[in-house]
Amino acid sequence: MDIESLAPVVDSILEAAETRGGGGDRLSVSPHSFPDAVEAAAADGRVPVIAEIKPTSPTTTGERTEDSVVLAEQMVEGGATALSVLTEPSHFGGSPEALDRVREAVEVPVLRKDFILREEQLDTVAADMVLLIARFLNDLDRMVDAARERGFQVLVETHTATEVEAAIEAGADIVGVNNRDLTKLEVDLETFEEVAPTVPEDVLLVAESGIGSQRDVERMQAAGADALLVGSAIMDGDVTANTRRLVTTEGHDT
Ligand SMILES: O=P(O)(O)OC[C@@H](O)[C@@H](O)c1c[nH]c2ccccc12
Repeated sequence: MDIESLAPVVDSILEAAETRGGGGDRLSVSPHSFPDAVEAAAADGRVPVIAEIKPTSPTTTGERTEDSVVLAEQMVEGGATALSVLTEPSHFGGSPEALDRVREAVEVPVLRKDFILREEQLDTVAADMVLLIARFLNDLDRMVDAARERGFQVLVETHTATEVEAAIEAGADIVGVNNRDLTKLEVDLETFEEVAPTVPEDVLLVAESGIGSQRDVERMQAAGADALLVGSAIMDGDVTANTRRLVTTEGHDT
């Protein structure tokens, strides 16, 4: 992997990720279907939003200290289609235990958000879906297979057309385009607009990062997003109200 040009904090995240071990036994999960949840949301007029529990991050100040289960329930109340739970402990305040408890508490699919680099790290905690970041995985094909063998649905995160190609070659059917550039940590919604057209129609396409307003939501949907992954704009303030605002775009229908 090319880590030469990454922002220093991303180097540090990867170093920490390299030293983390895996779980014990190989997991076998029976996931709640993410594609079905997206379809159900769209059918009842909700924008399909994956709301992210991210207690802190290198690009935000402050930390949410409420229990993750409380936050999760507020997100579901606000209409979230799925949840994303950070399990990265050293830079995002996440924990595998938080994910475990959230998954017990809600019916919606739960994504494990982490920097997974090796197969054994898939066994740390069960989830309905795992994130695999194309940029960090030379053996993306094998990791996608390894995740599926355990029953996980896989969201492959990309940032460029080349990474989308690698994701499709690896058999990905759920692809995220991250608007955040990991070399500068800057967010630009144009990234999604540029990369989305390279994603085949039959792939479930998720716009990630930097989405804060209903206008951003509409912009991502106009560019082809089937679902949106939102962290900071939901975590910052009233979680239920923030989720509801993004899930209910005005002016779309009638
Ligand atoms: O807080 P934002 O800008 O709404 O972004 C959410 C999510 O996309 C972001 O947290 C993220 C995208 N890819 C990641 C990989 C690891 C950790 C975090 C992320």
